[in-house]
Amino acid sequence: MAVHEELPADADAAAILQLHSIRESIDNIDAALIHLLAERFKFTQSVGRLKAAHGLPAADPARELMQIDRLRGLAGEAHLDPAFAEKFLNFIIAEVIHHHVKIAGGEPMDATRSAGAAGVAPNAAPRAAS
Ligand SMILES: O=C(O)C(=O)C[C@]1(C(=O)O)C=C[C@@H](O)C=C1
Repeated sequence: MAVHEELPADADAAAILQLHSIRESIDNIDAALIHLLAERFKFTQSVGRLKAAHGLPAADPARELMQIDRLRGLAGEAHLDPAFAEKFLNFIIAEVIHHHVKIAGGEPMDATRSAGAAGVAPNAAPRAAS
């Protein structure tokens, strides 16, 4: 799919060069995020198989609360909005729980549950922090 940039023809050449250079770093970071997520999902698939084999529940809300607390702290230190970090983690965990339930051969979870990741629809796009 060939998609072309939409930049004004009369844009400052130095600014465009700088934009391209910054975008290279953004692209590298996006690629790293995809690889990190792929690795995380490999591990959580193992957890899902382990849980299914031993009849353990797909979701562990206490573990989720600890992760949220930890990641909110890390986010604050890194000057990232802790609320966004929490939403992002909940979005990922909701997808993981969805996988766990599928591995265990169960029905999809009730996405209307309000607490933690179980209340996040796994296939909905996360909203950016405002
Ligand atoms: O640690 C677990 O028990 C997992 O299943 C992994 C994980 C996660 O993605 O971090 C997912 C679901 C649980 O509710 C808690 C954590």
